[in-house]
Amino acid sequence: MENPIIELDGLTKYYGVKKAVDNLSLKINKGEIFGLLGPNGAGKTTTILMMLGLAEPSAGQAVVCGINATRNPVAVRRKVGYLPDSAGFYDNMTALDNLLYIGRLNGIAEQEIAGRAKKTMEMVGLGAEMYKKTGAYSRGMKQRLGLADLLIREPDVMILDEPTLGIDPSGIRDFLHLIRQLSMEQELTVILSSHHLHQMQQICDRVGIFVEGRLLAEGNIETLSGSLFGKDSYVTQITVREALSAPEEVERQLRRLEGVTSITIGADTIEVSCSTDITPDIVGFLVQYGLNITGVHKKEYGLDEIYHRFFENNIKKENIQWEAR
Ligand SMILES: Nc1ncnc2c1ncn2[C@@H]1O[C@H](COP(=O)(O)OP(=O)(O)OP(=O)(O)O)[C@@H](O)[C@H]1O
Repeated sequence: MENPIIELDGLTKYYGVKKAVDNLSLKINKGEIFGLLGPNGAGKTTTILMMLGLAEPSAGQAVVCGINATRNPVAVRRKVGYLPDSAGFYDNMTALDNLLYIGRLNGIAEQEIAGRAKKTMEMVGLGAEMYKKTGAYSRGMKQRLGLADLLIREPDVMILDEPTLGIDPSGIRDFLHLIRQLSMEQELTVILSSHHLHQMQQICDRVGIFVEGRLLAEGNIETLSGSLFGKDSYVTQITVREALSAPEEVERQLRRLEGVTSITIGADTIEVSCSTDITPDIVGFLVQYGLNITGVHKKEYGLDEIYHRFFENNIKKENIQWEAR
């Protein structure tokens, strides 16, 4: 259901003659986790800065929480928490003192502030480490403290620019899990920028793929793979117990099912590509045919494959089957 909290309309930004963002129109719904995905220099940070009213669009507009970000940047920043790729804290102060300081700067009432800061530290998993100096914090802990810094201000939207940069793999997993959990618990809208496909895939409801300032595509993984892989979007792999005695016959009959585009039969495997997901029909037919099925696997295209189609196989724009913006 559409319930946009962010509406970008024809957003464009030139730096001199360089077009950093090119006519970007995009809606992000309340409560969604949206990934801005693209290689270095694609225009992700510039887009974020325009959403925050920190960079002025050359054309178009960004409306965030119902506020025009360019005309009223102060009001937008009251609603939106921004975690830049490296958040700065006072190293010689404890994490809790850093957070108290931020809370005071943001006008949180003195009688409330200590309780709220401690609760926020617990929320981001730093409860046991809040009295440590931030100078002794790891990169992952600093990013958690960065989240606490946003959360204490009770934002409606969090924008995180490359938030997992420099965190080790298990730290990344925990951090992404935390973002997902916070988004659900607090009904927060989260925008993340990244060029790490795999990470985005784990957490985002939707992603937008940016290349050279343009949003080439947006959607969930299923929609994107459907658009990109077209008629072969769904691949069902089936393993059977005994080798097929009449593979040609099986193939001929499977071809009659609506949506089947190609079939590959091995000794004890059958792989069917289809334009829609007809796995139940395929399985139903094979069972009726008398085969003993030992495994059914639906292949899902990951962002990695989608990314490779875009950036490495050099797909020509005219071959892209969704509307290029
Ligand atoms: N202040 C600026 N002045 C001039 N050019 C800029 C400025 N900021 C960004 N650019 C250029 O605009 C383009 C988009 O940059 P942007 O930082 O938005 O990309 P990005 O997708 O965030 O990349 P990264 O992942 O490296 O942060 C790049 O070509 C960049 O060199």
